[in-house]
Amino acid sequence: MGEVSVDLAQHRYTIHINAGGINRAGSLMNALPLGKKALIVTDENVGPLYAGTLADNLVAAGYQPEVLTVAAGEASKSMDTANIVFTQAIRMGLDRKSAIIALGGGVVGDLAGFTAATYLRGVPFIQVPTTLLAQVDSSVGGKTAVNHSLGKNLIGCFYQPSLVVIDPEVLNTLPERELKAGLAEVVKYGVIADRNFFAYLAANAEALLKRSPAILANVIETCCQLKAQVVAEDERETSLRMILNLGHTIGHAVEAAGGYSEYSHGEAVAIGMHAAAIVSRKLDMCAPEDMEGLKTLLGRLGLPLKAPGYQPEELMRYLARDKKVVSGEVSWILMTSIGQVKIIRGVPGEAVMAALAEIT
Ligand SMILES: NC(=O)c1ccc[n+]([C@@H]2O[C@H](COP(=O)([O-])OP(=O)(O)OC[C@H]3O[C@@H](n4cnc5c(N)ncnc54)[C@H](O)[C@@H]3O)[C@@H](O)[C@H]2O)c1
Ligand SMILES: O=C(O)C(=O)C[C@@H](O)[C@H](O)[C@H](O)COP(=O)(O)O
Ligand SMILES: [Zn+2]
Repeated sequence: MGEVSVDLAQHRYTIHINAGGINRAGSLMNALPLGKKALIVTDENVGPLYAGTLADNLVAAGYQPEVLTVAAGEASKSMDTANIVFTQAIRMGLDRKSAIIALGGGVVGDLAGFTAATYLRGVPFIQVPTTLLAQVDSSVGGKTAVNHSLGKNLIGCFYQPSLVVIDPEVLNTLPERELKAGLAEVVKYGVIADRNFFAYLAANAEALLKRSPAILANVIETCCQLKAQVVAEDERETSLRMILNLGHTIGHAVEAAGGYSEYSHGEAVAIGMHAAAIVSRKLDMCAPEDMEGLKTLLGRLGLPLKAPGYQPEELMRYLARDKKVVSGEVSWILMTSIGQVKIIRGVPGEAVMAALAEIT
């Protein structure tokens, strides 16, 4: 199947997309300058399904892996859980050539990436993403983080993986709600960068929900390519990379206000993209049919558009702590048409409040 290269100024790595790819992880790792010890970080849902297969494959390739299983869910993106990973790494005697491997969704990826970046000031990091969301987005680009009670992803660093191994077959066991959550980030790529891709998603919405292997593989590869291009141009999110945050300004506020349990990340991003489209309309930046097109596709994919019962004022308080705030001003990612967005500062508070009122 596919290979996507991520070419950064200081670092280059390959994303391998192959059905059954989990069984090739060891041989792919053998092409890297790694020590024999490796720590696989996974969660309590993914571990029983795939950790044994991955560990056996690594043993066959000459590695000595150990598996650490954390609780499933956003609560594991915490300093407490990071500390459990550090303790295991120290107990195992991982050195600067030993890999930390994330086997799981975005939660495990962000957590394991953060520990790989900071343990011994950085050890090799490998992503084996098992949710659609992680395969199309979080395993690529090197954003790692844990949450703080005052906001999402507030503690973290940029730390690129050395290798990404994507096996679309593992999506067969993914719960339907998680599949849909991943589709929210997929739609994001169409809106920010590729009108034709958006049209392809609309034409194949039912096939995606039915997990057509061919369509899913194509979607995963396209998203990885689009993300790799953006990250190669602006690894540290000084400008262009902010577009990957479409829907996240309000999405992260919704996630945090719901205690990271009511809406998953992908669902909150769908609500946030809808809100961003409303703001774009209020500023007359996009046509009504662009906003309607986005709403329709998100709806067809079974994603939420609103967070009823949430308080606009509370969401506003979370917005003030967004990472894109500079000198008290949020940078908004707003749609000018499907396939094109702009980074806008100084959006009037009334337009934001009006959008928040519409989605709550
Ligand atoms: N670093 C980035 O660039 C980036 C990008 C997007 C999202 N994120 C982060 O990713 C997180 C969300 O990731 P997610 O949506 O993957 O959630 P997740 O990691 O919580 O996984 C969702 C659920 O699916 C289960 N699961 C995973 N793979 C499975 C499989 N193959 N079969 C059965 N069950 C499986 C998990 O155990 C979990 O219960 C958020 O914390 C978000 O902030 C990071
Ligand atoms: O890779 C990026 O850049 C992104 O913004 C991808 C997002 O989908 C992802 O949710 C990311 O973790 C958000 O980052 P943050 O900087 O807003 O915390
Ligand atoms: Zn996201």
